Amino acid sequence: MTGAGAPRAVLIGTMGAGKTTVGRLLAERLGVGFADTDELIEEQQGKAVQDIFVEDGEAAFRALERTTVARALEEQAGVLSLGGGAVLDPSTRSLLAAHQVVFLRVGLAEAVKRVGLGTGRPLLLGNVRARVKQLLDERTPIYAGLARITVDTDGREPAEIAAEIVTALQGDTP
Ligand SMILES: Nc1ncnc2c1ncn2[C@@H]1O[C@H](COP(=O)(O)OP(=O)(O)OP(=O)(O)O)[C@@H](O)[C@H]1O
Ligand SMILES: O=C(O)C1=C[C@@H](O)[C@@H](O)[C@H](O)C1
Ligand SMILES: [Mg+2]
Repeated sequence: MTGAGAPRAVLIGTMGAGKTTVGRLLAERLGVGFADTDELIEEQQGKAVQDIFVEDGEAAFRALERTTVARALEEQAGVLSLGGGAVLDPSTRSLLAAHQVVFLRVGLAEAVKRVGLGTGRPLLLGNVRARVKQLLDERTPIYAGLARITVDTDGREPAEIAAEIVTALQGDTP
């Protein structure tokens, strides 16, 4: 993503909500740049998010995420997709109040299908369905509380979701 200024839209939601997939499509439709904070962290650190979790621990990842999100919210134009757990940080939540936050909502069955059973994500170790349910239960109120626009994604194609967000953004000025 290039250019300074606040992002046009910030996508939030749990793992498998489609933030990266839909965010990229949305940016194409809007004709703006796209960035994803997981990808920014991977570029900066030179290693995969999962490896940061395993080798350095979740707390270290969350600290990197906090600074990366804050910088991106200030500097990146276009569409910005956040990691699923970025909203757990209170300072990040405060920063998001000034932005057009889009919550991609996904149900449990669909989220489990999308994250896959063999991904080896550290946060999903054990019973994948039970862990995804726990994350959804804990985080859905946070996502919903931050959102200016909420879009259901179950059973819908990413392109259709992106088109709905374009329409919703037209009626929502910061
Ligand atoms: N609307 C959709 N319908 C079907 N599959 C989808 C949809 N959106 C995303 N997917 C698929 O689900 C998987 C997860 O999508 P994606 O990586 O975009 O999610 P995410 O919200 O960015 O997750 P994370 O928080 O882990 O980064 C991908 O394989 C993607 O192709
Ligand atoms: O939901 C989460 O806590 C996470 C989601 C991903 O985007 C990554 O940021 C990481 O796997 C943690
Ligand atoms: Mg993603």
